[in-house]
Amino acid sequence: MSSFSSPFRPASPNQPKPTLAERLANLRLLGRLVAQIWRTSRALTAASIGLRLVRAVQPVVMLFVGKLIIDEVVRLSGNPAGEDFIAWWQSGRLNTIAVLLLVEFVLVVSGDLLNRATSLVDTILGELHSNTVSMELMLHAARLDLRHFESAEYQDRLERARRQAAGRNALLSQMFGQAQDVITVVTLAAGLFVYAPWLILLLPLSFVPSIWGETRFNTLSYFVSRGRTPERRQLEYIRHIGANAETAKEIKLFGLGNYLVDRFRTLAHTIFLENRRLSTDRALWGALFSSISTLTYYGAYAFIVWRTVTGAFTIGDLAFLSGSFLNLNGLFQKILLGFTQIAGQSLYLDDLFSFFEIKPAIAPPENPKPFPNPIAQGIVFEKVGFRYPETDIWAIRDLSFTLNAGETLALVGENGAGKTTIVKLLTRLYDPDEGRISVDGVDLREMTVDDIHAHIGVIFQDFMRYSFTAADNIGVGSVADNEDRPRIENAAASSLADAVINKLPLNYEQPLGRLFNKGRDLSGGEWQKVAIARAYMRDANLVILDEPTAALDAKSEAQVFERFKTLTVGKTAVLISHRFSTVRMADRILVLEDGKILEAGSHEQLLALAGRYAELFELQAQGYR
Ligand SMILES: Nc1ncnc2c1ncn2[C@@H]1O[C@H](COP(=O)(O)OP(=O)(O)OP(=O)(O)O)[C@@H](O)[C@H]1O
Repeated sequence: MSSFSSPFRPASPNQPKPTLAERLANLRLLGRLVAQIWRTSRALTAASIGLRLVRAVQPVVMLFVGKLIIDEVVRLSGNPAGEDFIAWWQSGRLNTIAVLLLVEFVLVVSGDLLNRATSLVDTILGELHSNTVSMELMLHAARLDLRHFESAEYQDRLERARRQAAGRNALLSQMFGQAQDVITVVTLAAGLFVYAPWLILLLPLSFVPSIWGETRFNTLSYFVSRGRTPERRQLEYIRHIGANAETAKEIKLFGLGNYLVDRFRTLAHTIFLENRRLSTDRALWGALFSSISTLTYYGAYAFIVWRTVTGAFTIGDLAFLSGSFLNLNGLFQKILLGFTQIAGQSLYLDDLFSFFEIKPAIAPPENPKPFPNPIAQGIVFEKVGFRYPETDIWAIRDLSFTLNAGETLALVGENGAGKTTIVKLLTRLYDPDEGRISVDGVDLREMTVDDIHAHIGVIFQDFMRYSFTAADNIGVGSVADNEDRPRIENAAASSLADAVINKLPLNYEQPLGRLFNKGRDLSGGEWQKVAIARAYMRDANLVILDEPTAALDAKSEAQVFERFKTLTVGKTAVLISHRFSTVRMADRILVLEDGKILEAGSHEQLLALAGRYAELFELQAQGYR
């Protein structure tokens, strides 16, 4: 499974952790994130950056104005002019302080406005971005192969990527905030440097231990979280089946409520213990490091106080310097922690972007040939062999047969004989490991998957029950014709779904399923008729029904297939059914066993052969006598 490899992505917590270099290399993903954000909305991204630039220089300006105010107050109080405000004002001695107070006021008000504007822009941008990522994820997932969806590892990765789609918005604000803080630090440090250069040297002492701690705990929690993806998916699954309309019946009747809660509790408890230990360690170390940082600050403060007492600094300088130092100390920590957090987050980004890097294994040919339309000769399986990924057993092997153009072929055989597998190969959901499948002599591998699918109408036994309206449930069979009501009604008539839909209060506009408001559930057989209508939506010249009729009553199934026979005249068709009354309608029948053809022929020929088919037919017929 080469498509699952990544520079470093241990699947379990026991595998090696990334080195610092690898983690830094991962920072390149931030570039991809910014590009994605920029694509989402250029105007909002630019606004967010611009607002932050203005906010960045505000702290130093505020502190400096504060210093000027204090110095002015000290100056004025050293030379008082009585208690009469009018006299003070008229003397003009309050002019400077009044201007300074006004400037400070404007700074505070604009600071607040800028803060609100930035968070507004970030919120809107974040939501847009999260929608963009979700859509890109769905589009990419739709392009991947069925084998990906049938693999637990892929589903783990999809789950992790999906979590990132919504969870990484904070990263955007954090990155931009980081740039803002860096500018603020530069301006504050410049001010501090002018007065007391060596104070800057004290700063690292206060933040280095915290940084170390944070980096360590961020990495640890990422690996705990990623190592637990399978368990988290299981938890999600238990939560889902525990409270769900589809499962409620069986859960109640089997009394599975407590059983599921117990399973949930056991699983959740393991994860809880791990997280609790991590959080406790983080809190304890965090407390220690923050005490070190406070101690450094007060050391510097004591020194500035001493220099002020001895007259080297003014009171205003004292306020400015201690304010700058405090701000710088906090900002340095914030920036460095921000960097480690961003580096930590970029590990998660890897989950998202590496998902986009999974390439479909079923590659399109360089110069694709068109799917023969109409099929003139037929479809040929030549010594086809196939094993499902990660299994050693051949689901089918050495399988050769021809499906002639215009013929209806039935596949019969016991459970697991390989019937559905043949359909999956025929529709190129998988490519065979051995042999070839060709349509009118052209190998399926020489055509694009989209082209193949466009010419085949197929309904599987585990067809979808969309919680959409009845019309949309049929319309999805050919999305291009989703609005074509006559066509939808025609398809419904062909599959006998029309009678079902006409009984519904809202007819074709009736939402189906129990998920949403006004939704109406259908019986199993009724759902099947609706699903089969989907196959009739497209003008396919190969129609496949893989046992979607199992829930139909005997009369309905007979009617559905009679229709099927009439409607597929001249078309090539494959049908899979366990009911011999249906199977016998086919022009030819293949009897499969363990992925091989045991017998082939028409119903009459197979009965005359007195082999397995005759035996199974007799068995079923006896049941009805
Ligand atoms: N996704 C899968 N991964 C691994 N093995 C699979 C997968 N799907 C089917 N198989 C195996 O491949 C073999 C053929 O399965 P297939 O679904 O083709 O049988 P079938 O004849 O359609 O059976 P049924 O009548 O029960 O629908 C079985 O042994 C089955 O266990």
